[in-house]
Parts: sequence; C-alpha cells; structure tokens
Amino acid sequence: MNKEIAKVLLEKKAVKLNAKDPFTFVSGIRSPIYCDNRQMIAYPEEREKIVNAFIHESQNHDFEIVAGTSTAGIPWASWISDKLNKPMSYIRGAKKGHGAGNQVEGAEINGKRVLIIEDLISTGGSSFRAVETVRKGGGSCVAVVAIFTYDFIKAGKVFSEGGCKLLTITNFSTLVNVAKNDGILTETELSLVLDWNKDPKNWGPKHGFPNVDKG
Ligand SMILES: O=P(O)(O)OC[C@H]1O[C@H](OP(=O)(O)OP(=O)(O)O)[C@H](O)[C@@H]1O
Ligand SMILES: O=C(O)c1cc(=O)[nH]c(=O)[nH]1
Repeated sequence: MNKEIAKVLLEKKAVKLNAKDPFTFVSGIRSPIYCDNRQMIAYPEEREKIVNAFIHESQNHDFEIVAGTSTAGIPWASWISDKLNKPMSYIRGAKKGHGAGNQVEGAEINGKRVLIIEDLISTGGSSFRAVETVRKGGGSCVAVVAIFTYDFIKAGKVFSEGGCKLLTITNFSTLVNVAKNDGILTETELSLVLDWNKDPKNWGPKHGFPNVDKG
C-alpha cells in the first residue's frame, strides 16, 4: 500500500483523532479516528499525487467512463477523467426528485465499462450502492478505486460477494505504520486507533458511545 499518500494525508491533517467525542461514521459506527480526504482538494501539489496514484492503481483496467460517487468522489473523478481524456459521470445516492430525475449524471453509462471513484471505504456500503446503481443503469463496473480503506472485513465481503473489484491506494495499517515511524501519533494514540480497528462495531458501545442506528 502507498506510504507516500498515507504520509500526505497525515501531514495535511486530513486524519483526525478524538477519543472524548468520537466521530460518527455514515454507517452509524463510532470512531476515535476520521480520515477527511475531502480536505486534500485544497492542496494542488498533494492532490496531484493522489490523482496520479488513482491512475496508477487503475492502469491495468479497461474502462470507458470515470464515475465519481456523490459527493466526495466527484472532484477526484473530475481530475482523473480530465488527465485520461475520458468521459465522466457522477453517481447520486438517490434519484433526483426534480429536473431530469437522474441518479447518474454526465456520460451515459448504459452498455459501458465504468470505473467508480470513491474517496474512502469503511463498510463499503456507499460505494457498493454506487456499483448497483451503475449495474441498474446498464453499465458494468470494472472496479471501485478509493484513496483509503480501513480494511474492515465487512467491506471485503461486500465486494467479493457482489462480484466487483475493490482497489485502494492506501489503508489503515499503512497509515498507522507511517504515523508510528514518523512520530506523528503518540503511543497512546496509536494504541487507541489499533484497539478501535480490531473491533470497530463494538468499540463505541464498549466505551460509552452507542452506535447510531441508521436503519
Ligand atoms: O464505506 P461506508 O461505510 O459507506 O463509508 C464511506 C463513505 O462515507 C463517506 O461519505 P459520506 O456519506 O460522509 O458523504 P460525502 O461523500 O457526501 O461526504 C465517504 O465519502 C464514503 O462515501
Ligand atoms: O465511514 C465514514 O463515514 C467515514 C469515515 C472516515 O474516516 N472518513 C469519512 O469521510 N467517512
């Protein structure tokens, strides 16, 4: 996994820690760590490294359309499709309730091979829903590529059972190793996040922070 990108995320403080008031993930899981890759769009030099890493990761895949997930995947899909001179789409979480009523905007995906661009994978739920949307629209998804994954077992399962390749530039263990070697996180912080990552679903309830029920 890519150490340079992990370092960039840490140096630009996209990675945040808060054990006293843990973050709530979209899945409802509570966490003392949050990786806010959205912040990286603010840094032209570093974001270019991330765009190049996305392109490197997907270089062996044959795709016709670059599709960003709404919302955090969209800026990356824009830069990637621009660099590769390929058509771009973006995938909404739900059909738009007015206007043209689309769920996929931009390039027509019907009958096309689509590469989905996501910023981050936790449970994999959001990005796999994007895969299903592409399939429903008549496209095939050659892979989902994301900047970062927490390597949850659940995410691996969702993708392998759903028959879609999941590619990631960097991951939790690489991030933790870089943070340790470069002295970015203290021993206490490192053991906090390692403890959480062993059993993310039960970490919150065990520490007095119930998970949020997302239905
Ligand atoms: O793997 P999952 O458990 O689904 O979690 C990861 C998703 O959560 C975040 O999106 P968020 O819902 O915060 O929306 P945003 O992209 O609009 O910021 C992130 O951008 C991923 O899409
Ligand atoms: O699961 C999430 O919602 C999530 C986790 C994280 O670290 N970063 C993010 O943007 N979303």
